[in-house]
Amino acid sequence: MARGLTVAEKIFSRRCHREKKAGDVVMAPIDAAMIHDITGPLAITQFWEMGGERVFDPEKIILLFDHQIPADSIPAAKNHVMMRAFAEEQGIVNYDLREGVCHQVALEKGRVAPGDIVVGSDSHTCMYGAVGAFATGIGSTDMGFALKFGALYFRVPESIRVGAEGRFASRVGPKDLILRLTGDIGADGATYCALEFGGSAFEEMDMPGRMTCCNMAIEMGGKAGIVPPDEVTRAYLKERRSFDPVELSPDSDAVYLDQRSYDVSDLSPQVAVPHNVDNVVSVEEVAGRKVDQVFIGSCTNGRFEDMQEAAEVLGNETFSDKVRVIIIPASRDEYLKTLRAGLIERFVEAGALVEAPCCGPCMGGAFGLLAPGEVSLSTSNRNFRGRQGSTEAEVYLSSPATAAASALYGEITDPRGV
Ligand SMILES: CC(C)[C@H](C(=O)O)[C@@H](O)C(=O)O
Ligand code: SF4
Repeated sequence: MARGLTVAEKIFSRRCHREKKAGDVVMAPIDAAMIHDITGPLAITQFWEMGGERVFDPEKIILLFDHQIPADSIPAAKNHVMMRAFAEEQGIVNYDLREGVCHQVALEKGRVAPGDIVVGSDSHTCMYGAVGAFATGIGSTDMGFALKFGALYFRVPESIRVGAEGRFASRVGPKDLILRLTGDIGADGATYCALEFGGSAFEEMDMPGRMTCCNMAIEMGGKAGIVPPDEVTRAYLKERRSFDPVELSPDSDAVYLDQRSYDVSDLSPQVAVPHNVDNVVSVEEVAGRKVDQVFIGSCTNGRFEDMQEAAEVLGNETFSDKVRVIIIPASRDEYLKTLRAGLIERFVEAGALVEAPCCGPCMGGAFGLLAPGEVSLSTSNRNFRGRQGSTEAEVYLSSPATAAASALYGEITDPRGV
């Protein structure tokens, strides 16, 4: 029986030149493939093992350094050397050593357009759904194949529609919504589904907020998170690249696996408590918990708008001297905006360690590790045991507003009262 299409189905139908529906297995062309300093070397090795030689299109490959930059070990430094040699030999132009967290850089440099199919050897590649692309993380073997052939097998996913209406209260925002959704759907509740976001709260949401929401689709097992492109998308991309004005709104008779709706006006600040990202409570339930470290940054919440939100909560105060406050704008552009707005000076004056763009303590891969028994509050996206250092440490996740308020008092704090 004929029925309408979801956004994900529309993207696959468009790129495969015939109608595709959930469950269809397709060999789809890849519009961009992103690799970084941790998984890139594995993907490149796979590429060589498959007979390698030339990548399918050097302009469609994005190669970035973020997890361990500057190198924090000799193996990391060797990975960088290998990646640089590969970029030079293959003529990869979208390659930069200094720009920052891969997902932020891929979007701000205009590497992704609405309706694209994009893969990355990193699970948070789903963030590019913020510009209306179907973007997903893949393993290094698949990436080796994608680098060589510029195409990959996909099973077109079922979609879950997430509608949000209303206006966020002051100091509540997209991170609180996506944490709430993760708590409700569960860490595996959207496995292999596309999370399709819509409704007036998403229409009014700025691009940074859409990025935060799409970024966390994988935390529910999602294959992708997508906001259909609209005026906000076009305004964001206008200064970055040319693109087709594709119409990707879902059909009114599209079929979904599940539909959920939220009124964000009643939403309170949300916190994911150790050790699972779907262990989400309203901030009042954990207020007062002492924290040793606060991290404001990452691909989830390291943009200028996040820095502004943190600075607003900070005002002219000083961070608690009981807390290591680490602030890392996600990219060089975001750093410069933060710098020019005078916020870096304010953060440093208030006692924060402000670092150059990179993943930082998010994954516990470089610096900012926690000792056994320490507690961290982080604006990133994962709080699994051992994520930021010791397996006996605890990681809580929140918005930048909650993180800044907590850094002020040295304990988890409701930002609405600050
Ligand atoms: C290192 C990389 C494979 C990993 C990911 O895929 O997400 C990392 O970025 C993370 O956030 O855990
Ligand atoms: S900032 Fe964190 S979540 Fe994002 S890519 Fe880096 S390690 Fe992964």
